[in-house]
Amino acid sequence: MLQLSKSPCMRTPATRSDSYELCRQITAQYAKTFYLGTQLMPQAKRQAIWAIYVWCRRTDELVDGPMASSTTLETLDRWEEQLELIFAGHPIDPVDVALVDTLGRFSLDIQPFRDMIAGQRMDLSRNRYNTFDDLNLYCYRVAGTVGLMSLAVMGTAQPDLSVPWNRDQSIYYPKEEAIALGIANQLTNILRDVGEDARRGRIYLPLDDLALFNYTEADLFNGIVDERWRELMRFQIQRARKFYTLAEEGIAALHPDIRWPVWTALMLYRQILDEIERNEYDVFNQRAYVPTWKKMMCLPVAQLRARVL
Ligand SMILES: CC(C)=CCC/C(C)=C/CC/C(C)=C/CC/C(C)=C/[C@@H]1[C@@H](COP(=O)(O)OP(=O)(O)O)[C@]1(C)CC/C=C(\C)CC/C=C(\C)CCC=C(C)C
Ligand SMILES: Nc1ncnc2c1ncn2[C@@H]1O[C@H](COP(=O)(O)OP(=O)(O)OP(=O)(O)O)[C@@H](O)[C@H]1O
Ligand SMILES: [Mn+2]
Repeated sequence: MLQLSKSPCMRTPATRSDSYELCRQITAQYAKTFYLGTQLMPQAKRQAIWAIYVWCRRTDELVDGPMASSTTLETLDRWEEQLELIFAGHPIDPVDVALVDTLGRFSLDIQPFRDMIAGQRMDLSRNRYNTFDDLNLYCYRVAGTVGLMSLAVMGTAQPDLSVPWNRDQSIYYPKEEAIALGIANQLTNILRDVGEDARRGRIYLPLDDLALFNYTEADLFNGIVDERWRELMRFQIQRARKFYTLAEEGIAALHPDIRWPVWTALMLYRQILDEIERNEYDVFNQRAYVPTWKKMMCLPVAQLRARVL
């Protein structure tokens, strides 16, 4: 269902509502955390996020999914051409119909979509990052971009124009904070999946950081969990939390009807870091996940934060 169509001319007869339904089902199946967040959104925004989710997921699957071994830079060029067609109003695959509709309803810029494809090109051509700057660029491309796309759909708060001193105030657009949440999520994802990525020969943790804690690539491939590793992980977790804190500061600038879902998504994803700590940083033999009862406990807390913060 998530694969590319064979021919770029294969126009599709899917209706808008069928296409959105397909996007809803795919989101529900692939991303429990984000799907829960979207269920708290008003209908139009929720549907748009599903359409965007599916495009992002398909982009990611090109280099991360079951067909990844046949993906080349040329595949990504074709994917970018399909993206240009979508932005020109020409859907190719059934799920593109919903995205074309979404582009008509919200003012989305094509650049973050292109940037995400550039992130997948990085994934194809390298499996190490020397510095945090290198990794940060990768994280912006594959996840900060999701923040920008989501922000365009979610919208910002409107100043109360009945109050005279608000009249010439411009609306704050929390772009940096939206990118920060994407990066925080991606860093979390990287920490959770260290073992899985190592089995594919990939190390996302900056090599500079490994050296700082005297931990070698060989240690990582052997899944060594000792004090050097725990110190390294504490350092990485602290860095990810700083991005969550920056993101939190942007939520009050968002449209009120979207603050609860964003708080929820932020809290649920950040809790994966707490679970890694509970597992004493063993990300090699255990997958850190947030149990459903803890996810549910977040809902009222997130709602309260959305109201008062
Ligand atoms: C509730 C809500 C608004 C959700 C956004 C949903 C959305 C459009 C998600 C797209 C995710 C996606 C498939 C991205 C492709 C690249 C990728 C895989 C990135 C990683 C996601 C993790 O997904 P998962 O846990 O399923 O990973 P596995 O594949 O299973 O390993 C990422 C970690 C990136 C996720 C980034 C975001 C959801 C951005 C969040 C930012 C905002 C919603 C902006 C909020 C605004 C302010 C001001 C704070
Ligand atoms: N609670 C769990 N218990 C056991 N395995 C799990 C659990 N949660 C996830 N997994 C395994 O990990 C895979 C992907 O997990 P992941 O946490 O990314 O879930 P997800 O559905 O993508 O939701 P999320 O949006 O939280 O990432 C699942 O398909 C499943 O095989
Ligand atoms: Mn997942």
